Amino acid sequence: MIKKADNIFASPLEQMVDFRFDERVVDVFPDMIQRSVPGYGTLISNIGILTARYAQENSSCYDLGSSLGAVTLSMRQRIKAEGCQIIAVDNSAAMIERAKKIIAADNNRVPVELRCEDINQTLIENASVVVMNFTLQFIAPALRDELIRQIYQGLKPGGVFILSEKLTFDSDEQQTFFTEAHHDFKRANGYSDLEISQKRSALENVLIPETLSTHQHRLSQAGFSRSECWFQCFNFASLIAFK
Ligand SMILES: C[S@@+](CC[C@H](N)C(=O)[O-])C[C@H]1O[C@@H](n2cnc3c(N)ncnc32)[C@H](O)[C@@H]1O
Ligand SMILES: O=C(O)C(=O)C[C@]1(C(=O)O)C=C[C@@H](O)C=C1
Repeated sequence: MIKKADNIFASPLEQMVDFRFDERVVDVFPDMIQRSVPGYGTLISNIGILTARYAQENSSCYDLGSSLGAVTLSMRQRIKAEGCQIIAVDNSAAMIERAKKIIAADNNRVPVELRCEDINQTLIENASVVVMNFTLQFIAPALRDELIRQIYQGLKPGGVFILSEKLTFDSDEQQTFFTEAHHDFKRANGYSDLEISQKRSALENVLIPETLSTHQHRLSQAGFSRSECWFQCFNFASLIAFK
């Protein structure tokens, strides 16, 4: 598949509208996420490696906020346990339509079910691995505790939850350092200052990041016995929580 370049925020926009995962974003998404999230490729491949370790026989692996299915494909490639299925969920019809074609073109024995639904409505059951790769940050903060509780309830003993998020920081010093480093990363990947600032405004009311300790506290309140931050690059991190 040809990777189209993201230039959505390249020209001055007369009116700033909230960021949405619509057709235009779908068209450029692989390029956008690769150039915007430091370590994205490393995260995707290592989520597959972690899944291989924790996927249990005859269980389900969930990819919540699956976009074009990058996590799903990585899990699918690595799962060795017999009788596993992957359930990928996204509430953007445009994402799901495109993901269907991508998954269909991938030859693999592990069945994948793609669902267009709000992950707040998804029944998590018989799960050994649940992944949210940069999706909780788009869920209304008031709904986050309940969603994480539902994930915990739906996991089998020995199951894991992998949570990747953009982070915010308590001290101004840290916040400035990580934000500037992230913007340098974007500039190095060819984004202009205008693109960086317009995308930042478009995400302002939509992507609400939290601190690492807020995430860890929520995981422990939901019942997870332990969580580890297994990856961080600048203000992007990934946690694994154990049931
Ligand atoms: C940053 S993208 C996720 C990237 C993807 N996990 C990956 O690794 O390539 C966030 C995704 O979450 C989806 N999303 C946001 N809110 C959602 C909700 N309430 N229910 C289902 N999907 C949601 C968006 O449509 C979008 O595709
Ligand atoms: O571009 C940014 O600043 C981001 O925060 C990156 C981010 C994300 O973390 O989800 C935001 C929206 C796009 O879907 C891809 C990546």
